[in-house]
Amino acid sequence: MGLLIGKLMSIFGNQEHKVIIVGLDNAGKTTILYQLLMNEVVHTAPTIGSNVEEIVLQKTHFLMWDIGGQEALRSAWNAYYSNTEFIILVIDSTDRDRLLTTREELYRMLAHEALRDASVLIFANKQDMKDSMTTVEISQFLTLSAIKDHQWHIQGCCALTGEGFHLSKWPSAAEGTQPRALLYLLLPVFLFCPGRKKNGDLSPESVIRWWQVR
Ligand SMILES: Nc1nc2c(ncn2[C@@H]2O[C@H](COP(=O)(O)OP(=O)(O)OP(=O)(O)O)[C@@H](O)[C@H]2O)c(=O)[nH]1
Ligand SMILES: [Mg+2]
Repeated sequence: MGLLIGKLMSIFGNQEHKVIIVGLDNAGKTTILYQLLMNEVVHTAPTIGSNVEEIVLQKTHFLMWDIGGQEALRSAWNAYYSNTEFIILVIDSTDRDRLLTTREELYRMLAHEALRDASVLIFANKQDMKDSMTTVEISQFLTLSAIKDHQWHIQGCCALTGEGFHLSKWPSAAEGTQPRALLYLLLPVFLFCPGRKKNGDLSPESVIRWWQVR
């Protein structure tokens, strides 16, 4: 029965896409998770362990794991890696002192076998703060252009306002897309991509490729 349901789900594109949200403590991961899900700013406390939420949209399921980023918790991140399609790395763009630590964590993750096929979306969060680093600065510090074995993209954002998550600013993104994909455009950027595999499933590569050309 379970197999049959699984088969039917795959036929109708009803597969679950696993997303992990990682980054140092205080980066804004939990704030982002609930901003994405509810379009609201929630009061957060440091995450011990993880939060998990599911979004179901037009038969497409996204399981999003927000993982605590405190130093003592980082060694446990790898327990969440299996079957991950997207890594969302959240950076506090004002946290210059710990960007080196973020870089170390990023490259440690990318070297992990279980994340070999995962794509990386980097949210340079807290862009509302005056002293925030730009995406260009962060990109250079993290030497993102040297990453050849994973699809990646960096996006500035503000989790308090939702700026950087939504596609309303990119109306042209809707042009030439299929009706179902058009619906994706109403949701956070990484969830909504016109490119889909023939089986109706979202392809991480196509999401990133599409995102990169915007
Ligand atoms: N100014 C500003 N503050 C933000 C933004 N995003 C999150 N914050 C604040 O940053 C603090 C930490 O946010 P969290 O979402 O709890 O951080 P976290 O990454 O989940 O932290 P851990 O759970 O400890 O790993 C909170 O006070 C948030 O309100 C933002 O875009 N701008
Ligand atoms: Mg948290």
